[in-house]
Amino acid sequence: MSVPALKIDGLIKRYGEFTAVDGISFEVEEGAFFGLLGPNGAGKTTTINAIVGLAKISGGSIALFGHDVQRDWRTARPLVGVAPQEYNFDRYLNIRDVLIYQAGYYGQRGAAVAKRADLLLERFDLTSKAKQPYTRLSGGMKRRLTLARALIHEPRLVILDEPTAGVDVELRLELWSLLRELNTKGTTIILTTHYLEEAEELCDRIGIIQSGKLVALETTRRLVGEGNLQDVFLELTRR
Ligand SMILES: Nc1ncnc2c1ncn2[C@@H]1O[C@H](COP(=O)(O)OP(=O)(O)OP(=O)(O)O)[C@@H](O)[C@H]1O
Repeated sequence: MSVPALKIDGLIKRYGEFTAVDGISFEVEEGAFFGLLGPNGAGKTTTINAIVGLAKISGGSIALFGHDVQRDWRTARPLVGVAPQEYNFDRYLNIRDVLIYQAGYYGQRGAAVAKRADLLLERFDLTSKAKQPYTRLSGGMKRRLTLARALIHEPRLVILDEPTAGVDVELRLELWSLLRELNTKGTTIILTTHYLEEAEELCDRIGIIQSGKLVALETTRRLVGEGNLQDVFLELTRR
């Protein structure tokens, strides 16, 4: 069997006395489109931050393509790209440079990176804004830039934290098709969303977190069964 893209084993994350993630374990196979769902405050973003090295792990372990994210972070970190929920772009850089600087964090520089930045800007329909700072972009453009930045260093796994929050129907459909295309070409995707129809539409497997614990881990088809994801979700996450 091949090494999973992500293997989380007994992950615990505490903030002081408070346990935000309480012993979560799951795996995501390479090539999968995985949905990480849960109500507000369940621990999704905390889990993502632990995977990408933004939050120090209190217990358990995380491996990306077989590389432990703590012991072997130099190898593990470039394997993942994250599109965070909140915008954290440098407002003094134009968006082309945002992409180029991001690649620099992974030691990638030069003409190849500039070319990749231009290709991503084109693919996400941002070429006409290349020389503008992100503050001059519309909400939908900022979402697309978030995705482009997550992809600039060509990670094998991309994690998207609510990529379609606050975008209109048309852009949502456009982002869905971009994500599907990315996945079809071989990138493993992990998505968090509060739009259950989005998870049902895109994800082949779903994990549901409630109060820092995993309460479901199933293929989307089996989880939904004859019913609908909203009913299943509400049943599993009732407080
Ligand atoms: N830096 C921090 N310090 C203390 N508590 C934190 C910190 N970050 C998150 N928490 C707490 O951890 C819990 C999980 O938060 P997290 O952001 O992971 O939830 P989430 O599932 O991503 O929620 P949402 O869907 O609202 O984004 C919450 O109770 C939150 O208040």
